[in-house]
Amino acid sequence: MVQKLVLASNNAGKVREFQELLAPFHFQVIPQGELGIPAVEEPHHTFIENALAKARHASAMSGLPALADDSGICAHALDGAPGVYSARYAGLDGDNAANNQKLIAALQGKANRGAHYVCALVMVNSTNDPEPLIVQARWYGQIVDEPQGDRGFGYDPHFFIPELGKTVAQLEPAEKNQISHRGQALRELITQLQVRAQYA
Ligand SMILES: O=c1nc[nH]c2c1ncn2[C@H]1C[C@H](O)[C@@H](COP(=O)(O)OP(=O)(O)OP(=O)(O)O)O1
Ligand SMILES: [Mg+2]
Repeated sequence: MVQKLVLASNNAGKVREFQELLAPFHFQVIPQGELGIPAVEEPHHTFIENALAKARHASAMSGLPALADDSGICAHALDGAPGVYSARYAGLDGDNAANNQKLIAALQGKANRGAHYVCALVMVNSTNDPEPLIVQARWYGQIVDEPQGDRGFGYDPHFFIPELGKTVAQLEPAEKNQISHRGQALRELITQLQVRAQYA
C-alpha cells in the first residue's frame, strides 16, 4: 500500500532532494505547498524542536502523516552561527544571496574555516503523535570565500568537501544525497520505520 506523506517544507531544493531520497520507498510524497499549507513559525533554539513544530503543523492541516526537516550551517569559528537561524541570517527568510554574503563577511580574517551542516528530521503520524520519529545528522566541510558550482541550493556554493575537492554545488544530486546531512538522516529514519513495520 502506498502511504501518503506530507512534506512539511516550502524549500524547493529540499523538496527535490526528498523526492529523490524517498523514491525507492512506498510513499506518495505531497509537498505541503500543493495542499496550500503555509510555513509555520520556527521560534525554537534547536533544530529538533523546529522540525517537530513544522511536522505537527503540516499534519494538523492535512490530517496526514508528515515529515519535516529543519537544517542549517554551523561555522566553527562563529560558535556555530548561523545555525538554527541559517535561513534568516541576513534578516529576510530565504534570501540565500544575502545569507551567503553575510557568512563570508563574518569569516573574514578567521583562520578556522571548518563548518558542518545539520539536518534534523521529524516524522509524525498525526499532529499529536506521542512517538514522533526523530533523527539528526551532520556533514562536515569548509566554508570557502569564492562560490563554485550551480547545483544544490542555499549555502552549497560555499560549502567545500575536502575529500571530494568540490563544493556541494559542484556535486551531482545523487552524489550529494548519498553523503549529505539530509541523506544520512533520512536513511536512519527509514531504518526506524522499517523496524517499526517489522513489529506492527
Ligand atoms: O543541503 C543544504 N544545502 C545548502 N543549504 C542548506 C542545506 N540544508 C540546509 N541549508 C540551509 C538553507 C537555509 O538557509 C537553512 C535551512 O532553513 P530551514 O528553516 O530548515 O529551511 P527553509 O526555511 O529553507 O525551508 P522550510 O523551513 O520550509 O523547510 O539552511
Ligand atoms: Mg524555514
